[in-house]
Amino acid sequence: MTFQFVRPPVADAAPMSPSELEAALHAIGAERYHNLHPFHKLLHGGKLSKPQVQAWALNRYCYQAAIPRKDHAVMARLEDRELRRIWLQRVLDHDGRDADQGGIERWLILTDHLGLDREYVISQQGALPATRFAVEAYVRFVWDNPGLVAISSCLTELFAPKIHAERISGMLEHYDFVEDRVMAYFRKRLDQAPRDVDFALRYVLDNAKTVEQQNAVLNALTFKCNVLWAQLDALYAAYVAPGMIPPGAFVPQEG
Ligand SMILES: O=C(O)c1cc(C(=O)O)c2c(n1)C(=O)C(=O)c1cc(C(=O)O)[nH]c1-2
Repeated sequence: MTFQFVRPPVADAAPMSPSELEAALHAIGAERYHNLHPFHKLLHGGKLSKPQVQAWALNRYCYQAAIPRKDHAVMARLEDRELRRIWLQRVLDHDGRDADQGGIERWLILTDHLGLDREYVISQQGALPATRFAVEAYVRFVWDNPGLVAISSCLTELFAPKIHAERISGMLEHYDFVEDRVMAYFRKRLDQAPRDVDFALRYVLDNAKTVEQQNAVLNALTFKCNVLWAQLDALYAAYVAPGMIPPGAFVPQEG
């Protein structure tokens, strides 16, 4: 049983062509991707205090930590050995291999620089409950769905490079407590995300043939937009307005 956000399949509807399906995916992003969330506008526009940026980075760590687990779950759904070999690169990008320490380490360089204690960040103890629920829902969604749908849920990355570029320039311009070196995570994603998403999009367009499959793909992307949106709603409510910090969550210290 998975969430349904898109209209249920209509029995006699004709399947979309690949270009129509691609346009429908882009339309979901244009309406629902988290670049539209007020919290991101504050973050990129230099309107947050350092403690609010700390809260964002600390919560976002939960997402970073879950991505390779999610990608292992995707691989567990894939029967095709060649597909698993390709997908494995995503896990290595985040967990690291050999000299490359990986994306999670690059994220921790950012949280270190923001003055957060590493053990505290990694423990996720200070993260908002809603962050952890949303992130875990993503891992579960992938686990509970067929490979095609699991793969589709990463398609929010179609829209990520733009937000990463905005974030690098916006945060460097507006915050004196952010420096170029600590934005390495996002610089690396500028190359990795387009490579990953080109592959995933091609796979989805080639394999989502029936109305039911296409609806499931659109549903997966909608679900994933909600995973991202819900995390920013929680950050906004706790650290912007009305400032309702749940018990046990990170409490900003000014100064
Ligand atoms: O900063 C962002 O807004 C953002 C968004 C997303 C996304 O759209 O899911 C990802 C990332 N960053 C990211 O850095 C990343 O590694 C990533 C992996 C995935 C995925 O679903 O597999 N999404 C994202």
